[in-house]
Amino acid sequence: MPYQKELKVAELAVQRATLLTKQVFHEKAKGTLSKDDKSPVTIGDFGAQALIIQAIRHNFPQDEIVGEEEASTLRQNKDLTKQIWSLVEGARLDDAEAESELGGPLESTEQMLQAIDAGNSGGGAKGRIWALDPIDGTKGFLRGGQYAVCLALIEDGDVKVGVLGCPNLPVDDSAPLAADVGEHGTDEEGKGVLFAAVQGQGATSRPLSRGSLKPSQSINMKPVKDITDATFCESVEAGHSSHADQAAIAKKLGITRTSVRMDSQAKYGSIARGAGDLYLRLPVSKTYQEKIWDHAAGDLIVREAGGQVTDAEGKRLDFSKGRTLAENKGVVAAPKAVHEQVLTAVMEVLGSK
Ligand SMILES: Nc1ncnc2c1ncn2[C@@H]1O[C@H](COP(=O)(O)O)[C@@H](OP(=O)(O)O)[C@H]1O
Ligand SMILES: [Mg+2]
Ligand SMILES: [Mg+2]
Ligand SMILES: [Mg+2]
Repeated sequence: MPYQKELKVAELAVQRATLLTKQVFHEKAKGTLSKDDKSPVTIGDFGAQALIIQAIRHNFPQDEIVGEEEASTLRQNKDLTKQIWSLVEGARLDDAEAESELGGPLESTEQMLQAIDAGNSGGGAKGRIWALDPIDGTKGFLRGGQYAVCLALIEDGDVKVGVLGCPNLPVDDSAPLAADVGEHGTDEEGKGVLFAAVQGQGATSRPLSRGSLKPSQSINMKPVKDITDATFCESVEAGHSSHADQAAIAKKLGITRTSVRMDSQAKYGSIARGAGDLYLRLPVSKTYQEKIWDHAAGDLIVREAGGQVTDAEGKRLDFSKGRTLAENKGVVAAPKAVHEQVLTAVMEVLGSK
């Protein structure tokens, strides 16, 4: 079967990075910086990006990487660099074979900074490009909510492999989505899930572990018999998607349940496993371009679990346009059988604005 090595490396690398992020999640001080666009980044984001890029470069040295973070501000901040280095040094899977598969450890802070900066590919329509979001939902991570470590392999513009590590989601795929799943995130023992998909091979989940990969099971979206019973997921942050438009769409569909708000691509994972049904992300800003690393893994996992993912105009998400989804506006993810019905409601609401 194709992409088995890519899948294994991606799952192990994401799992190892979650060991690092979990450690920071419990710290009061998360070494937060504010980026040029005013969004936050923490030592957890930087450390996870370094670890994952090291593993990709070791196994697939020819591939390009589009990573969210870059190290320029760190180079002037020796203190933070030291903190990240100690996290990176300490993040080891409890399994020698898995560690050796990921490849030799980073050997110096300079190597670590270079690894972070190796996520600088411009993306595009040709070749093998990894899209990496070392912590998606950084605001949720800081608030104590949901977050995800996200990695996808895009080949000639098409997502081939997608992996999401969600340390604060329940392991049980069949557990209904708790209304407060997006708040009070804990990663206590027994929590944490790793979602994965390969194009044409279906989607899986498995419990996160501290060592080798645990056994996986296949996941599927839940059939929606009656759309009025559907549970829809949306971002916590009102600045990232329009809560008002999403509420109007839900109303149009006759949905009565209140939305489940959570940060990160944990939303894609949650609907792919059938815990929720729909994910709506309607743009708030006319100029914002969604980033490929915020969607690539989730898009494939949902589609491989029986879903359809488009933007608000019904176009498939196009990962071939560079670092952003330049041609897409928003996200509408739903089981295949009801996607058109949901999209119709989306267009009616947006059209009447
Ligand atoms: N104006 C905006 N519209 C849509 N998404 C935005 C946005 N500003 C930031 N984002 C993205 O929203 C992501 C989080 O999504 P969500 O709200 O679903 O958790 C962020 O990822 P990071 O947390 O990795 O920076 C960031 O890339
Ligand atoms: Mg960010
Ligand atoms: Mg993100
Ligand atoms: Mg991020």
